[in-house]
Amino acid sequence: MPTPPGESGTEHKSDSTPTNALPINELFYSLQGEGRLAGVPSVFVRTSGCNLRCWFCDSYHTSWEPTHAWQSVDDVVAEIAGHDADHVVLTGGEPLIHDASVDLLDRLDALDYHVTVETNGTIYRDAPIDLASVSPKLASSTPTPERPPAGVDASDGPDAADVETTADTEPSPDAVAAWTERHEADRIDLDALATLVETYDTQLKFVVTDESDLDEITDLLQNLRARATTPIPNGDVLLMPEGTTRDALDEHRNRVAQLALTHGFRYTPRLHVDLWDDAAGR
Ligand SMILES: C[S@@+](CC[C@H](N)C(=O)[O-])C[C@H]1O[C@@H](n2cnc3c(N)ncnc32)[C@H](O)[C@@H]1O
Ligand SMILES: Nc1nc2[nH]cc(C(=O)O)c2c(=O)[nH]1
Ligand code: SF4
Ligand SMILES: [Mg+2]
Repeated sequence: MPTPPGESGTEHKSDSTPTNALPINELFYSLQGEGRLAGVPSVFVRTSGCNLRCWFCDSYHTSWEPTHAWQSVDDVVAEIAGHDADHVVLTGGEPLIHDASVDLLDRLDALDYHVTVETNGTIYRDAPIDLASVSPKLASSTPTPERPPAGVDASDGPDAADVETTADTEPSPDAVAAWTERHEADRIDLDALATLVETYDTQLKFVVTDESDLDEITDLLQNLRARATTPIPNGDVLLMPEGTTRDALDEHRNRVAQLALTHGFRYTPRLHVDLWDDAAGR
């Protein structure tokens, strides 16, 4: 069943769950596909559970239908060390909803890993983060009955033919409607964004669905620049095409690249999708 509003989906630990543990959806070795470190071999740690519900979420099984096994931080560190890599990417779901993410980050810092945290920018935590890869969520990410999660068979939706069924269950219309409100209320927290930008080396990575997203990006940057005490150069602003398949990116990437050129922002590919399409664990 989908996680109701107010829950991240990972609250229920069993008695045997280690106290210092994370709900791990997957851990894999791949090339960083997004952002300024695209192409760098990295170990990815994907925690489960999210405080938002983007309709397009490419990690449906960490948000709409969270699945995971609880693993101690010790075990996660040991599994990372089993790969020959000096870069780690902590992602999710939303990794910063979990207290134990800070323990993991402390451990990786002591071992001298370069760690990128992929976050939606609604939560600030004080932790050793080498690159905060912040992806604030625009209005076009909000799920609605007409724009239900992309992991679900949207046979009633306008783009039904384009939506793949990847889940064996789907959120009810009521659950989607409840998340419309909660997602819209929570998706932007200017204080959290400003503190992240001030504290960490940060890239702002916006998922672009169409041209109308650019007005919101420009407004948000103006507000954030007014609030933050450190500068936010356009070079730290990256536009990323929405799409979980090579075919979807083929349709969108040139338009998004052109928008980056027009506005003086950077463009980031989704290298893993270009290389491996929608394969799991890449
Ligand atoms: C699954 S999220 C996990 C981290 C965090 N919750 C966040 O949203 O930044 C990882 C990255 O994938 C991006 N993403 C998710 N679904 C996408 C899609 N359909 N197309 C393009 N980017 C997507 C997010 O914006 C984020 O940059
Ligand atoms: N190769 C690869 N690069 C990525 N960069 C960010 C990812 C994410 O899901 O957060 C991701 C991912 O899932 N795979
Ligand atoms: S914030 Fe990230 S993990 Fe959460 S639903 Fe959106 S893309 Fe998925
Ligand atoms: Mg991904």
